[in-house]
Amino acid sequence: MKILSAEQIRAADAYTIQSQNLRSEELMERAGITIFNWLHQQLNGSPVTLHIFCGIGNNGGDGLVVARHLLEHGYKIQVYVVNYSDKRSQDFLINFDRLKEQKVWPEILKEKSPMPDIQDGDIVVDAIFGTGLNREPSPWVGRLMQDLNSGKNLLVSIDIPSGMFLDKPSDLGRVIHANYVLTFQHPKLVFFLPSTGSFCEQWVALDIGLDEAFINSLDTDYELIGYHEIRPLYRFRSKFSHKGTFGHAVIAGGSHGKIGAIKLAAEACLRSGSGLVTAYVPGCGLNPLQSSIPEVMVLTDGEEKEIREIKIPFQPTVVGIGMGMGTSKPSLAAFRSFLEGWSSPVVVDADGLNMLAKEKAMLKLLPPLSVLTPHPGELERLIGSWKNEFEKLEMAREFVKKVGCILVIKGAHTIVLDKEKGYVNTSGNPGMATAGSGDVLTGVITGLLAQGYTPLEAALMGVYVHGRAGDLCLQAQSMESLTAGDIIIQLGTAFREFYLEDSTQSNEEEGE
Ligand SMILES: NC(=O)C1=CN([C@@H]2O[C@H](COP(=O)(O)OP(=O)(O)OC[C@H]3O[C@@H](n4cnc5c(N)ncnc54)[C@H](O)[C@@H]3O)[C@@H](O)[C@H]2O)[C@@H](O)CC1
Ligand SMILES: Nc1ncnc2c1ncn2[C@@H]1O[C@H](COP(=O)(O)OP(=O)(O)O)[C@@H](O)[C@H]1O
Ligand SMILES: [K+]
Repeated sequence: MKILSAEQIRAADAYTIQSQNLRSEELMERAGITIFNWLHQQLNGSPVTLHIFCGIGNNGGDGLVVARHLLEHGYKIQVYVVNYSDKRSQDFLINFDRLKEQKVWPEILKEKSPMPDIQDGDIVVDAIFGTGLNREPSPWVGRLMQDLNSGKNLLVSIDIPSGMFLDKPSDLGRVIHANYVLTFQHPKLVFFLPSTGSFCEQWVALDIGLDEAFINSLDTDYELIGYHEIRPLYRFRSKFSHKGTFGHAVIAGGSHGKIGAIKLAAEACLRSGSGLVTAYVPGCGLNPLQSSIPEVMVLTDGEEKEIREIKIPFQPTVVGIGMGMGTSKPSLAAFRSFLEGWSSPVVVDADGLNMLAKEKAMLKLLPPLSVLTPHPGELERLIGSWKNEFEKLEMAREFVKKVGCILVIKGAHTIVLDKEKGYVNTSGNPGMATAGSGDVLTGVITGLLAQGYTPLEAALMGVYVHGRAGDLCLQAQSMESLTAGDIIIQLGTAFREFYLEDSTQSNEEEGE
């Protein structure tokens, strides 16, 4: 699903108004009714009081439409106009009048107005600012937002939490902390970034009939990735395939005390369908690996405790490298000379990334479209520190263009970047914040590359399947107990969902 910028949202609104021959207030009516219907479905006529805080623009206009429909359906409402400017929008005014016709006179809130009386358990609907926010809210509006945030009330934001910019950092002291964001048709990037995402606990994208053909024609910087985007990439196996059809992956790394990283990655690689898997480890890895995963072949470099040479006596399809490898000088030299002699894409993780960060000149040795899988700490070592999430993404995009790689920025919503765009993953859960889960991801991506998926496909499918397997773990256990090994076990079901026609999988229109 496409993630639109503020400008693209405005263009989609304008195009829809023109192509469907609507007045803009008709689109606002449709938007407001859609929000009302969602609320009505959840509340089912409950006698709870809803406090609707409206700004003076079109987001406020949406709030007024919602208020009118709530009233008509017998809900108890209190409506406020947060009067931060005199420039009320045309459609706001139309709906203000319509509400007054229903004998509702909203309370006008100004700088010195006292905070309205809201009882614990009442619901607050936030329609103060939408996508039209173009400067920080005034301090008094910020204080109002803080008061609303500190109440014991369910907070529902229309379109976006008020005070949040779509494409630049916001002053988070002046942003509504929404329990639900009811957004129009397509989610916004800020829902998925760590700093702003925590202000959007759950989001729902409601279809208001914006022109999808137009939206599909837009070239967006980001897309949201879930089951429906990944399934078409899945390749069914032909009846006459054999293990040679699915490639031979090498998983290289490990050091004394960190052979487990290779065990996890090699097993995940095998369980993701690589025909053959060889682990390349220092001597201390031989016995544990051979006894714990007999399907995996093991090569050692003669050194006992760390890798000092990488000589692979056959031509593997793909190499996943770096997990638990350490960053000592001899290991770094071995990594460098391996890259000098290697030309097909590699997957680089963990200490592989740390070595690239230590000696940035090695980045030039990376074969084109290699997949790099940093967590935020590794990313910072690679690209330098950033002031905010937007700068981070810009710097990461520059890096991708310069190095010619695919970058998998791991996190709650992992973002895969190639030179064209960013893909935001929707699967996964905080139970996956556990030792070794990244090693499993590297194994999965390497396994997919071994079978002939392109590097971008392997990164996208790998990230999705890894998160989905993590979600499946929760059907039988808890976030606390989830381990990286459990994710590997659930890979089977995660892949199997690709050939079930009627999967109940991942509804991208809702997220948490
Ligand atoms: N354009 C359309 O056809 C539709 C718009 N919709 C709603 O319209 C919203 C966007 O509406 P608007 O563009 O009117 O903008 P907002 O309602 O987000 O903001 C109100 C106005 O206040 C001004 N403003 C911005 N930041 C300010 C600040 N810090 N202090 C004081 N004034 C400030 C701006 O000039 C802006 O126009 C969307 O989020 C959505 O809720 C929906 O009704 C769907 C259809
Ligand atoms: N809160 C979360 N929600 C979803 N996925 C998460 C969350 N925290 C971590 N993950 C996933 O778990 C993995 C952690 O990787 P990493 O930090 O490299 O762990 P390790 O180094 O222990 O292997 C990543 O794929 C990341 O996206
Ligand atoms: K809002």
